[in-house]
Amino acid sequence: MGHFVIVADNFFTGFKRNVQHWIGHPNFELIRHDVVDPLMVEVDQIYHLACPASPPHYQHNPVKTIKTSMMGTINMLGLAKRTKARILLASTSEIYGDPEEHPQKETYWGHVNPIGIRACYDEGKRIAETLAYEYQRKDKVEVRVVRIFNTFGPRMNPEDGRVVSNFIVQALKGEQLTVYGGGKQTRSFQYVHDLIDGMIKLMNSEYSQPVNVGNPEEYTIGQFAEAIRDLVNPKATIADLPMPKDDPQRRKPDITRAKTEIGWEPRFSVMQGVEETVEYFKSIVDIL
Ligand SMILES: O=C(O)[C@H]1O[C@H](OP(=O)(O)OP(=O)(O)OC[C@H]2O[C@@H](n3ccc(=O)[nH]c3=O)[C@H](O)[C@@H]2O)[C@H](O)[C@@H](O)[C@@H]1O
Repeated sequence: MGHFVIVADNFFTGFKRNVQHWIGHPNFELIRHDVVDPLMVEVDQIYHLACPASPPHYQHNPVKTIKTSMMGTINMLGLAKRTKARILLASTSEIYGDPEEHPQKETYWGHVNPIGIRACYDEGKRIAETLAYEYQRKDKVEVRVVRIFNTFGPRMNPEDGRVVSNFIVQALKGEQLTVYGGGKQTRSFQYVHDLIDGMIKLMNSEYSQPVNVGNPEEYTIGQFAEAIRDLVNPKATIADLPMPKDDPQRRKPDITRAKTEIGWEPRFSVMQGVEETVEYFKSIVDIL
């Protein structure tokens, strides 16, 4: 017998069309559900991925973002406790804030503005990690914590608002690529397939400390805009817009722990991922 999968989503940022190819499969079930409310199901592994991740989306309703990370995580940890399931929490590089250590190791405690416009997400994910390790200490829940660094790929919402999809969609439409704040800040982007491999490996490993999963290939946002322009539409121009508040200036994962503890490292280069993502956005061009 294969795995039986239950997907719960409130479709705040996702779309049913992203899982359409599974609908009707005898081992697949889709529930419209918000993790802020308890979920009564029987499971043996939980991938707790809930929370809008794009800054414009999570800043749209900051209190809802906090509720999702806090109450949603309590509900999922409660479910893990009751069913004795192992739970993987999707954490984030954002828990490092605007880092003073570079590249970022899992042992770094972070540099987060607790009252800034990103705090609803950063502090939400930090309390989610705190909760996970308290349930582990006190209730013996088996937790796995993945700190995900900037991820992109096919089936992203063209309106997501994060930089990779913005630049690709803008270049395809012949619009200006919107670089914020001069583009000297850096990010390290990973292709979604690498992330998924990393999450499955971590879930099925015996390692229970947080693990960075990201691609250490680091770009300045300005360089990245030029690379996408050159690949997608050399005629597109690049605009310079203001830097959002509290925008982290450098970000790159140290992935030593992922390599040694779960035998994971990225297999895709950033540009390979970008090429496949461009093909995806071209294929949905009628809805852009
Ligand atoms: O993936 C991560 O590790 C985390 O970081 C992201 O935040 P951020 O890195 O700021 O993601 P973007 O919104 O894609 O921005 C990346 C950089 O590009 C810049 N940017 C963004 C969008 C744009 O159109 N132009 C532009 O120059 C931003 O100012 C920022 O410096 C999101 O908060 C989360 O999805 C996630 O948890």
